[in-house]
Amino acid sequence: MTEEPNNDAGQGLWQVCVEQLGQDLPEQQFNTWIKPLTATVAEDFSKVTVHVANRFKLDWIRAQYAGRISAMLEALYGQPVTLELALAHRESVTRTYVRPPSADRPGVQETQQITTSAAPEEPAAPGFRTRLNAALTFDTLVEGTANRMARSAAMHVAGSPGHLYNPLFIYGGVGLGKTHLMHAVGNQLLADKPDSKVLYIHAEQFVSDVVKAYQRRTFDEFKERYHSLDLLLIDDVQFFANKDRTQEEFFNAFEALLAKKSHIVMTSDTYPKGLANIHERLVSRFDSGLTVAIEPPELEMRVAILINKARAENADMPEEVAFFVAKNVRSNVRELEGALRKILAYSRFNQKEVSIQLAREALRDLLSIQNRQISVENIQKTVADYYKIKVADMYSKKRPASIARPRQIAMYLAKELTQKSLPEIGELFGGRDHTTVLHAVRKIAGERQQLTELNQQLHVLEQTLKG
Ligand SMILES: Nc1ncnc2c1ncn2[C@@H]1O[C@H](COP(=O)(O)OP(=O)(O)OP(=O)(O)O)[C@@H](O)[C@H]1O
Repeated sequence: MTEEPNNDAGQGLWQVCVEQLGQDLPEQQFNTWIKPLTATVAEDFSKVTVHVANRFKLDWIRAQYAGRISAMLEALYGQPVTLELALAHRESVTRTYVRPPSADRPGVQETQQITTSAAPEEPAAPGFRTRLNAALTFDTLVEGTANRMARSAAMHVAGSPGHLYNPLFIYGGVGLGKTHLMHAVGNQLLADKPDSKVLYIHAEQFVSDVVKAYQRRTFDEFKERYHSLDLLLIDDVQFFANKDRTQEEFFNAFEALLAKKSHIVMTSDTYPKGLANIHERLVSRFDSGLTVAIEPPELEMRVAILINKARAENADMPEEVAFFVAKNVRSNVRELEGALRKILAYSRFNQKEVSIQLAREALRDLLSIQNRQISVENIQKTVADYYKIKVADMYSKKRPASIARPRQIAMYLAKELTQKSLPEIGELFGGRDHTTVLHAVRKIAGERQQLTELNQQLHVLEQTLKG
């Protein structure tokens, strides 16, 4: 297949696609994002490569418009068209995007392929170490409901630092991608503006730098180093607890950086007001920009992460196996990566293809622990205790909201935390139809995204059940 930049018919297809999008989208969005795009079209129209000016725009177009562009091309051409997004000047990042599945096209899966990935250039300032890990970029971070808001805010910061969301405070449990997101901001900024002074530092290292500056009386150098940054990325600020001198120095750095419109991104295991033993004036500074949570990844996101990570290792992970693993490893992405490593090592060692049976064998220790712990009965009892209703109400036909809602919550948790099918769950809830269970699962999953209180209750229940 060859691509012809001047292929007239191909350019015609692209032009019509752009015009149609111009009619569908608000004018400002169209002018900002779609109009400046150029494209090359394969001779047989099977692939359209859209050229985007920089990585920030590329990520944004992929997140916001790729599905729409792809669908439009397909509608115009009458057959699936592979859409590829590429950087206009540096041919370093290429992503392939196939239209996501929809009700009318259930067979088509979303695939995102990173064909090559760019290592951002080191900054121009000689001798300046960013401590960034070039592999942790927006491209390698799978997006899902759990991290959508944090990711979008982080992309915004990377695209125009020093403006909105300053400081950006990202919090969440272990292994959920906070550090990854932070590196992605730094890498993106350096890719766009290589002269920027960016520093990633773990809070413990910052403490150690303060101690050294104290011992060696080198506070001027310390200040020069930290106060001159364009972007400070500081990880796990809960480690500042009880470290008064560090907190004072951080406060000074914080004020200096904000005054010169440099950006600060922080992570922590809890939200600012939940931080213990940190001075109130610092806590209120932490909370003065945008505070955003990363939640544990939902099932589909866990599946996408597994498939992407397997692909990055040139391994094949069939979707059914990814679902099996994702259903069993739910807590965080680091554990998911651990499970994947075990499966791939097991597969290579035994020279067997990755299958559900192989995954079951590779993860047998992990699975036996989980299977012992979580059963539908266990979920029913835990939820009933939590909402102070009788366990028998889980099977009863009673409908008052005070009973029906906990029952729906228990059904949702049964679907999320066990391997049981919808009909099996229905059976265990007093012989209910599987459509009743499906309704409950969808309802609670949807409300969980909207209602903070419900989300917190579900977290508590999940933690209790996982022991
Ligand atoms: N959405 C995601 N897509 C792809 N990989 C992810 C995603 N989220 C996390 N990871 C990967 O999971 C691992 C753990 O993530 P990370 O270290 O960023 O977590 P964290 O929230 O900072 O955890 P901790 O609080 O323990 O430091 C990393 O290898 C990271 O690349």
